[in-house]
Amino acid sequence: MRKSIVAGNWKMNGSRSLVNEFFTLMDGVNKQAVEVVICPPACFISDFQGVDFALGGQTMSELDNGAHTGDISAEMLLELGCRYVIVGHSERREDHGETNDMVAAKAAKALAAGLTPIICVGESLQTREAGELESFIAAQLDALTATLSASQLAQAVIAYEPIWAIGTGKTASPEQAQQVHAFIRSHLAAFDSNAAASLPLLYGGSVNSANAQELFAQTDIDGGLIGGASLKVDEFRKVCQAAG
Ligand SMILES: O=C[C@H](O)COP(=O)(O)O
Repeated sequence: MRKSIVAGNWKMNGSRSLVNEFFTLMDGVNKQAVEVVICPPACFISDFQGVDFALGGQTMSELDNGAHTGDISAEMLLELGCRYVIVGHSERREDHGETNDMVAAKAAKALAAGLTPIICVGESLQTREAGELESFIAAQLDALTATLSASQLAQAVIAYEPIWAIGTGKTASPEQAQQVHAFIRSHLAAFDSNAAASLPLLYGGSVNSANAQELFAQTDIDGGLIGGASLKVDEFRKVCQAAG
């Protein structure tokens, strides 16, 4: 039985007063049934001390330390109380030129340090319309399997986020999302069938309280990576309840 996970990615949003609103997030959420994670901007992570959900970084360096202005290391995230870290979000790939190999290196570093990476993959509309969806995602996954061992992969989480559905209000239909999730699982099975069967696959892209239940009910969808809807505590609570 795979773990259900709902992770909220605040991106470059939020404030200390928003953090305070989230201390009631888990009221009415079944903690046994769903693992809830909040990934706020790094400067707010320590303000969440004492919450009853998990915390994650939005990115991290593949390096240990040194002269890398603005970067944050796995050890630093751990010291702030994080258990998760998002790596390879399409916004990081686009804004900061993160390549498939860099994303794989970050995932490997996170796992070695004891963080669970939520590794993002997903295609643009142009790639989908060109009929290259599967080869594009396969290349993203192949970089991971070239770097991670099967046992490392089994400890990771993968989030499928079609770029055209992020922040656009255009959600992939449950069938479209399920189809890609099944592809991801079968592609990874060629590398290691146990890891492929056990790792949680999250869907991200305009998930909200109205569409979460149907998406999360799909066979290969084990929860979500939520952007906009994770910024309102009542709305995000409903999304978490839909997974548990
Ligand atoms: O990390 C979260 C995703 O990019 C989804 O964002 P969204 O829910 O605002 O579409």
